[in-house]
Amino acid sequence: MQNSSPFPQKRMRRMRRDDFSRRMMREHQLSSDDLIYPVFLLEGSNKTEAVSSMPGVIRQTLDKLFYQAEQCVKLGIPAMALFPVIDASLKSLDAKEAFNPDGLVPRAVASLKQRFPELGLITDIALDPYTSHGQDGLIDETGYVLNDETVAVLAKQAIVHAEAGADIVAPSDMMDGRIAAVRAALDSTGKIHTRILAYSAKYASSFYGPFRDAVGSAANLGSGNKHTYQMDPANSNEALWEAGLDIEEGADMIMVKPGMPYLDIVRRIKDEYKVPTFVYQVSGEYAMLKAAAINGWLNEKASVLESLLSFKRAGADGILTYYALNVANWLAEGKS
Ligand SMILES: NCc1[nH]cc(CCC(=O)O)c1CC(=O)O
Ligand SMILES: [Mg+2]
Repeated sequence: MQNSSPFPQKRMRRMRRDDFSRRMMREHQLSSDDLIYPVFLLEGSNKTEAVSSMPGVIRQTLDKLFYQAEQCVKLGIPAMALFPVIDASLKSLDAKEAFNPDGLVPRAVASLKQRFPELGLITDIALDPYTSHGQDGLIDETGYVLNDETVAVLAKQAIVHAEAGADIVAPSDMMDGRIAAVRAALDSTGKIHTRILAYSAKYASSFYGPFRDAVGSAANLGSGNKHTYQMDPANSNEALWEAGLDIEEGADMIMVKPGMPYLDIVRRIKDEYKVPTFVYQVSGEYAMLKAAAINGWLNEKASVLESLLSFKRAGADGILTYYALNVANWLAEGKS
C-alpha cells in the first residue's frame, strides 16, 4: 500500500546504516601513496634533538635518518622532503653555503639515494637556512629581498641538489620567475628528469612558527616577516595567477601551503589546472593537533586522519605531513 504522504521523501540514512554500504559509497580514500614525509636534518652523527614546539618531531643526523627512510620505503611512502639545520657559522649575506656541493643537503641526498634508490627525495630550494637574516633570498641595504639576484642563486642551488641525486627540487621561496630559471638551469646541465614541485601558492602564514624553530631560522629572522614575497592570506584569485605562471614556466607539480586554512585554494587550483596538486600540512597545523592530543582534547588518530581526508576531498594528490610515518602505520594496521 502506497503511503499517501511519504515522509521523509528520501532516506539518506539508509546507506549510512551499515559498514558495508558506507564503504560502498565512500568517495575518497587515504593511502600511503598520498604521503610525503618532511624531515629535519642535523650535521654530524649519532645525534637527535627534540623540537619543543613540535612534540614528537625530531631533528637528527643522517645516520639516524636512515631508519626513517627505511620506514618510508617499508610503509609505501613515496618520498621524503629534506630540511637542513645549518650551523650559524655557515650562514652569510650571500648564502653561498646554499650551493656548496659538499654541503649538508647534497651529502645527505647522495648517501640516502645510494641506500634507498627507490625512495623519492625532495629538496627545498630557498635561501632561508643559509642567510644570516633568515629571509628566503638575498637582501639590499634596506632589507628588501632582491628578486633576480636571488633567482640566480636558487638556480645554482637546484643544480647542486640535482647533481647530488635529488629527484624533485621544490622552490619554496616565492621569487618571480624562479621556476623558469630553475628549469633552464637543470636542463642546461642535462638534468632533464629532475622534477619541479613549485610552492606556487605559499602564503605569508603564522603557521610556520614551529618550523622556523626547528631549522633555527626564527632567531635570524627576528621581528622580520616575508610579506614582500609570500602571499597575502586575504587573496584567492592571486593563487590561481601564481599557479598558472609556474605551470607555464615548467612546474611538474604545484603546492599549496599551509593546508587546512587553505583548502579552498587547493580546490580552485585543482579545478582550474588539473595538474598534480600537493598541499603542506605545516608545522603550526601539526603543533595544534599535537597540543590538543597531548591534552586529551582530541583523539589524535581520528582527527589527524580526518584532517588528511579533507585534503583529498579538496582535490590534493598528495600531502606533506609531519604525521606521515604515524599515518602510514595506522593505515597498515587497519589493513591487517
Ligand atoms: N623556505 C622556507 C620554508 N620552507 C618550509 C617552510 C614551512 C614549513 C612548515 O611550517 O612546516 C618554510 C617556512 C618559511 O617560509 O619561513
Ligand atoms: Mg610565483
